[in-house]
Order: sequence, then C-alpha cells, then structure tokens
Amino acid sequence: MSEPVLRLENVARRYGDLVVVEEINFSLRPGETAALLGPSGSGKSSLLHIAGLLEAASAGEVHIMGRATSPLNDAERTRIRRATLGFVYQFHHLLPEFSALGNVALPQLIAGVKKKEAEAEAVRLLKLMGLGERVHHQPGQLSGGEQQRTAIARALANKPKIMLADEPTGNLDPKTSDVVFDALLNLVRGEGLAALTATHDQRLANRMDRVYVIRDQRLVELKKEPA
Ligand SMILES: Nc1ncnc2c1ncn2[C@@H]1O[C@H](COP(=O)(O)OP(=O)(O)OP(=O)(O)O)[C@@H](O)[C@H]1O
Repeated sequence: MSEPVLRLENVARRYGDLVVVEEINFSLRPGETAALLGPSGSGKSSLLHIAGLLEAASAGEVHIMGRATSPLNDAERTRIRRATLGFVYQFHHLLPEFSALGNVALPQLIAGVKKKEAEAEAVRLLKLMGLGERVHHQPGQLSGGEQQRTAIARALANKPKIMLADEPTGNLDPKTSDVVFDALLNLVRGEGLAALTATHDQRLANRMDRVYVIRDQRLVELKKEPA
C-alpha cells in the first residue's frame, strides 16, 4: 500500500485549560477522501488548520508526504504548504476585480508559472468545474455556487496532493451544496488528490470514502450508511 500523504500522530490542540482535541491519529493515502463531522466548536477547523500547517499542534506530529513537520522552520513549512496543500473555505475569498480565470491563474503566477500556461491550466480546471462559459466573469457576476466552484478550481491550481476544505458548502442552499460538493469530489477524484473536508452535512459526508466525527475531543470513524 502507498505511504500516507497526510498523517496526524497523537495530535492534541489545547487553549490553556481547554482541550479541543486529543489523541488524534489519522492518515490519508493518495487519492483517499475523508469527511470530518462534528458539532460547531468541536474542533473541525482546528484540526484542518493543524493538518494544513497553518496552526501548530499542542502535542503530536503532522507528517506531510512522509515528512515530520514540527522540526521545520516557518519558511520550510510554507514551502510544503504551497507545494502540497490546496485550501477551500466556507467563504470563497475570490478577488473581486479579477475574472474567474484571473483568480485561478493568480496562485500559479505567484509560484512562477508562465502566464500562458497558468491561464491554460485555469481554463482546464474551470471547465472541469462546469464553468467553461464563465471564465471571464468576475465573482460579482457569478452565483454563490459558481463562486465556490471557482474557489475549488483555484485550490487545485498549483497541483497540490491534498485538498483541505472547511465547510466548502456551508454557505450554500441544499440544492447548490449538492452540485458544488459533487463537482469538488469529481475534481478531487479525477485529479487523484487526497481530500479532508469538514462539513455539517452527514448526507454529503457519506459520499466520501471515510467518515469521521469528533466526539468527546477524539476522532471516531463512523460506519458509512449505504447510499
Ligand atoms: N484562539 C483561540 N483561543 C481560545 N479558544 C479557541 C481559539 N480558537 C478556537 N478556540 C476554541 O476551540 C474550539 C474548537 O473550535 P473550532 O473552530 O476548531 O471548531 P469547529 O468544529 O470548526 O466549529 P465550527 O463548525 O463552528 O466552525 C472552540 O471551543 C473554540 O471556542
């Protein structure tokens, strides 16, 4: 079996006396998808931030592509984050003055990809997200679901190995959530990425390979309900 792309080993997060999560052991192999359920405040965002090297664990280790990250300095962590991880949030955080194409091309331009190549990759990803007719629209001219699909395309622009998504459909109505979540999963699976997605929605969670819940500060794997 291939090595995990992401592994959390005995991870804990505390704020002073408040234990948010502890004894978290979790791994994702290439191409695997997992959902993270749990009530508001149970620590889903904290775990995603720790997995994404945006926040340090209070204890334990985060391994990315087989490498322990706690001994690394900030610059090395940032390099791993940019090369390996793609993030999607509940709010799209698109730049309003840029087109969908411009928003998806930008992270590639920052990473040093030539403009022509960056734009070609942006168009490819936007088409895969069903936005082939919307590439020149600005975020204000897109629906909420289209904005979020653009943000998902952007998260994949630098060819990450892992997508981390924090309530990617949390801001959408149920019907649009379905469309966006399926588009996300299709893209992740089509590109062979691993993904960890926090969601409130058990029905959407069930579409991923594995489903976890944070219960009493621990990570518990749920038996998937038959579709
Ligand atoms: N900087 C901080 N200082 C103190 N406590 C914090 C801090 N950040 C988060 N917490 C606490 O940690 C707990 C977990 O928060 P987290 O945002 O990870 O939960 P969540 O499951 O993602 O919730 P939601 O679904 O509402 O986003 C909460 O009780 C929160 O109040």
